[in-house]
Formats: sequence, C-alpha cells, structure tokens
Amino acid sequence: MYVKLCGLRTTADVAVAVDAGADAVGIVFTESPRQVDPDTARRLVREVPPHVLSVGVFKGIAADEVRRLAAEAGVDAVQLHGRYPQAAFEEVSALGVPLVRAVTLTSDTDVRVGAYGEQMLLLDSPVAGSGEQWDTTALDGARPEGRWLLAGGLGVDNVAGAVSRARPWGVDVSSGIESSRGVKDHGLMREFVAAARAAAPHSPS
Ligand SMILES: O=C(O)c1ccccc1N[C@@H]1O[C@H](COP(=O)(O)O)[C@@H](O)[C@H]1O
Repeated sequence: MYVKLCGLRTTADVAVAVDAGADAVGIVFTESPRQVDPDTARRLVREVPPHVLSVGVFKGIAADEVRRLAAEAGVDAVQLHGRYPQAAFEEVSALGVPLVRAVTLTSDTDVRVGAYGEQMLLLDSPVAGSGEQWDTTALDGARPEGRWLLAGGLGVDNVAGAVSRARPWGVDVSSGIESSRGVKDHGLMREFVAAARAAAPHSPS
C-alpha cells in the first residue's frame, strides 16, 4: 500500500513522515491552512530523502506558475487538483517530474491512469483537503486500474474499511492526521501509516 501524507509544514513533520515509512509527502502551494511559502517549501524538500517522493500540491494556479514554483522548490512530483486541461499537464510535464492528476469522481471523469500523461491518478472528495469523505460506491461502475490513490476524509479509524471497499493502489491523507486544522499530529501520522499498511500490505503494480 502506497501511503502519501499531505500538508506537511515543518521539518519535524517531514522527519516523522519519513521515520513512519511514508512513500510520499505533500507540500501545499495553494491557498489552504497548510499552504507554505516558497522558501519554506524549498527547505522542506531538502529534508526529504531520495527514497521518499516530495510532491508539490497545486489547485487553481496557472500551469506556467506551477512549473516555476515546483522547479524553484525542487519537488520530485506535481499534484494538480481541479479542471486543468490536458495542455496544462503537458506544460507542467516539461519539468520532467511525475504528475498526479487529482479529480473528483463524476460520470464524466476519465479514470484511466495516464489519460492526461500523469503517472498517478488521485480520486478525492469535491473539496480537497476538507476532511470530507465521498461515496466510493460510485467506483463500482468506474474503478481505475493501476496507480491510483484514494483520498478524502481518511483517518486512522476508517482507512482499513475504505481500502477494503475501494481497493486503491495507495492512499493520501491530510485532515485525518491533524490535531487542529493545518497542524500535524505526529502520533496520528505514524498510526495512519501503520493502519494503511495493515489494511493492504501490498499494492497491485
Ligand atoms: O491539504 C490541503 O489543504 C489541500 C489543498 C488544496 C488541494 C489539495 C489539498 N490536499 C489534498 O487533499 C486530499 C486530502 O484531503 P483530506 O483533508 O484528507 O480529506 C489529499 O489529496 C491531499 O493531497
């Protein structure tokens, strides 16, 4: 099970995520209680070891600006939330880093991983980072294959159930590992990684 912990804001958050065994950490560049400025983002990225993916998270920011911010910070991957056209993915992919396409599942969502040139697909609730769950029974008619992540209202207590219902390749969490909005709880971060891995130790490739 691939586990991404998102919305990290301090070097201590990064150290705990790495020690807990997270595969990826998310750094939010977009308006959010977890947003960090470019200098902080660069500092956090420097703390992420090579075996952990540092992911810049963007929503509603123009592709050229995404590219500039991601390059400045040196993130390993870019996660785009919202209705970015395919051309935006092409523009960002010129950076040469993997892309994560983050969308809400609707009847017209293209759930093929790679349809926009992305390496991972992320299915999230309509309001990213809100801690709200969504109805994953909608996956019954449109289950992606391969590298797709489930997000939206996950936490220590519900990740096992969510994984067994949705059968994702990986999971992503932000609100569910916080003591208050924007403040990571290091104990919950560790518990979440353990709970997700216990739910499904191996991801399909
Ligand atoms: O975490 C944020 O604040 C955020 C803001 C804007 C876009 C994406 C954001 N995070 C992503 O939201 C989900 C997790 O949400 P939840 O809080 O666990 O419900 C995940 O994809 C994060 O990468």
